[in-house]
Amino acid sequence: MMMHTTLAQLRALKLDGLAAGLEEQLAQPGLGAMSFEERLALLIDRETHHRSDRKQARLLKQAKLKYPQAAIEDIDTRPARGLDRRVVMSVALDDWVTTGQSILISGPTGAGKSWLACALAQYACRRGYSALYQRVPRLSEELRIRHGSGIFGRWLLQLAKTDVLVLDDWGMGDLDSTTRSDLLEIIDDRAAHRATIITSQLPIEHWHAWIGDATVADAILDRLMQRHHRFTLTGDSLRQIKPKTTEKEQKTDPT
Ligand SMILES: Nc1ncnc2c1ncn2[C@@H]1O[C@H](COP(=O)(O)OP(=O)(O)OP(=O)(O)O)[C@@H](O)[C@H]1O
Repeated sequence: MMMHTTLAQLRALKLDGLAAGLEEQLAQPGLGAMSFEERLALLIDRETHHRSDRKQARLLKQAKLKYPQAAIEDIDTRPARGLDRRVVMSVALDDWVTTGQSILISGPTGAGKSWLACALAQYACRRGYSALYQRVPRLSEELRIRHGSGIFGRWLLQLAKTDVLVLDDWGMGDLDSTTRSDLLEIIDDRAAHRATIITSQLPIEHWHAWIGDATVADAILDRLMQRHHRFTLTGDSLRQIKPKTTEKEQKTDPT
């Protein structure tokens, strides 16, 4: 009965990890062999992990990644893709987030640019950083709505605090002058202290022309290039590649 009250109190205090750990300890027959300090250390450890898992889940949900399941551990580095696993891993494990670096990913359609961007952002979330995925072709519409409803400033502030911003499909369609200057605001707020990942079918050498206004283009690209990593993906679209058949499927396939 006493434990029942204690468990309810722990849950009311939102110490769910500790409560679950305590329940597990009570169900273990060998409990008496452990000292009070050992049991307490295990309970605190359980609560710490529970909080970190909850934080990760919240960060991932808020990131709204196109491919939330993309994980750097699963990156396909077949030679035709132009990706070196060691380089990807060294970037992912490096301090690119805290030092506000840019990761610029280019390559043809279906090469896996968005997937790679999401995998890097997902890993950042797993390390406790916040992220947000945004498709650039949708940006002008979203900016128009935010300007219209008077929340643009607040949104900009929120964006500036986000550790990793993924700008997907950069270089598609035309940029109007409002979006162009808003993009400069967004990138200027991040320069040198918040990380940005950009994916584009357009080779980086063409970005200046796509932005259109030479002064704004210089300003945006100068900020993005300050400290950056480039990945140039190659090969056929992964959308056309059939999933590998399993050994069992091959054996049972009558053709
Ligand atoms: N490493 C990977 N492992 C598993 N699937 C992948 C991987 N990379 C890409 N894919 C799959 O390949 C397809 C295309 O990937 P993605 O959307 O990232 O391409 P893209 O280069 O961004 O294309 P586009 O330029 O047309 O937007 C998706 O279905 C994605 O799930």
